[in-house]
Amino acid sequence: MKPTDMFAQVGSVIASVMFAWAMFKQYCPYNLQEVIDKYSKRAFTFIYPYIQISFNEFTGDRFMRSEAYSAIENYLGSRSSTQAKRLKADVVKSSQSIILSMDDHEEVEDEFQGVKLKWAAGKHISKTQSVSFYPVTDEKKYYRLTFHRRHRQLILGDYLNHVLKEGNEIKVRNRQRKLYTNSGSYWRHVVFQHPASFESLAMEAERKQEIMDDLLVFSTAEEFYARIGRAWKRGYLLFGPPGTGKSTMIAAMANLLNYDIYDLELTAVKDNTELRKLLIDTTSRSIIVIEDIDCSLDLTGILNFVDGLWSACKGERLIVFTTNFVEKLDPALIRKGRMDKHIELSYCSFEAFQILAKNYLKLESHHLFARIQELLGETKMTPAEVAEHLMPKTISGDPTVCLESLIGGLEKAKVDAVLKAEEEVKESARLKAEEEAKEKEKEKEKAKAEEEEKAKEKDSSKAEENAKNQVKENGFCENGNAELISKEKK
Ligand SMILES: Nc1ncnc2c1ncn2[C@@H]1O[C@H](COP(=O)(O)OP(=O)(O)OP(=O)(O)O)[C@@H](O)[C@H]1O
Ligand SMILES: [Mg+2]
Repeated sequence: MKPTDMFAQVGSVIASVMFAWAMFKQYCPYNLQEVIDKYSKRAFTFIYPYIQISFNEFTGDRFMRSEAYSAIENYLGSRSSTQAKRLKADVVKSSQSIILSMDDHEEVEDEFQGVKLKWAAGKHISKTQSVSFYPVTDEKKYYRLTFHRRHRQLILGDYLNHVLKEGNEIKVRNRQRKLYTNSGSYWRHVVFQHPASFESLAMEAERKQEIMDDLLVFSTAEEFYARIGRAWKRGYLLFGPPGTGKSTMIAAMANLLNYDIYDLELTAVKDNTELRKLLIDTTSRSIIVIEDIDCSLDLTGILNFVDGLWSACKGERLIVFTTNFVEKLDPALIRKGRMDKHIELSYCSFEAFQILAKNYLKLESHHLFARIQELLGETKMTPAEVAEHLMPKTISGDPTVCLESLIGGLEKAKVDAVLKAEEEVKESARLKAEEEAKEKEKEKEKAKAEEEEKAKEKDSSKAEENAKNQVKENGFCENGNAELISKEKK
């Protein structure tokens, strides 16, 4: 048979089948059609061993985007970019990164515990044309998962949970983070884009690692906290002199965990009700920051507020307090359970300086490092001051100029410290001398007063004596007069 004849025959068979199908649809009773449909589907599933699940983009009447759909979209993102031939791109994080997803009618494969499954993207074109207040889209997108029916248990249980969890985590990683500040009883936010990281934080490596581990363990310990019946919260107290990196560390914490920051200005909060409202409005995966607690409120006020804070916000939260004067705080306030981890940020050590030199000058070593190490051992300088010396000083960016500037600064700080110490000694000697002089003066005055008292006493006893004598003399006179009068009467 010639190929042209064969095509003609196939064509006529198809046309006949289609005609028969159209006639069947037209004239066969609806009930019979349903029965045939049902049994044909059963027969199909009997010979077709795969199960399909569709996840539609929109659910419900109000065009709510399905959370499962967007989680799957995120989950499939990386797989799509390596497997699919046609991809869709979207821009997130203020135009800084591109997120890829597979285009319609593309398929990607996935594997879970040795089981292979297939995801396909598709869309239904809706034929209904309704007039609605809400904008109507005719396209209804979906993802379809196909897997062998013998894996039903595994896929419907563990696998789908895994997809949703990972998808949501990717979503959180890709989201634009926010920095909130309170104004009245509302939060206002701006995009949070702080470049601080633990890597660039000038601090001893061991302590840094300990803090990072603590944070990471906390952020993944949901089950643990649920099991021991504790709210999933952790309080940190960062203390140290100004410019030692407390605020920088908070930004590094937020970047490490991908959390939002709520910067709570307590002095702007009117009352407890307002505070509670603000706290309830914070979202999970966030850090609530209260800076300079020593100057915000009186301590009993803070104590009540901290306990309220713990109970008012639910979900995963870090609460970070900062202060320049830890010794001013009531020990009851900073006890574990309220502020679980205390972190001291202090003056710049040589190890911290090396990190700054690496960040600012791209220097691992330099002949001036030895002198700097010596000076840092002898004097105190905050990382903020050290960093200021390491800022570019010349267009050529010569690091020696910066290091010399730092050495100059450290030497000056050392001299200043000596002068200050001398000044302090002098001042305290002066104060002591003043105190002693005052004491002497007081003693003198006291002695004088005592003398005066004595003199007064003496005078008064003398006066008393005189008075007595007088009385005696007068008494004699009066008696004499009485005698004279009685003599005259006689
Ligand atoms: N440990 C550090 N590592 C890296 N940079 C630091 C460090 N400490 C301070 N700096 C630099 O100094 C600047 C000021 O630091 P930061 O604002 O974090 O200090 P602070 O401890 O919060 O001070 P304050 O008590 O005044 O609020 C930062 O912008 C940062 O560049
Ligand atoms: Mg600060």
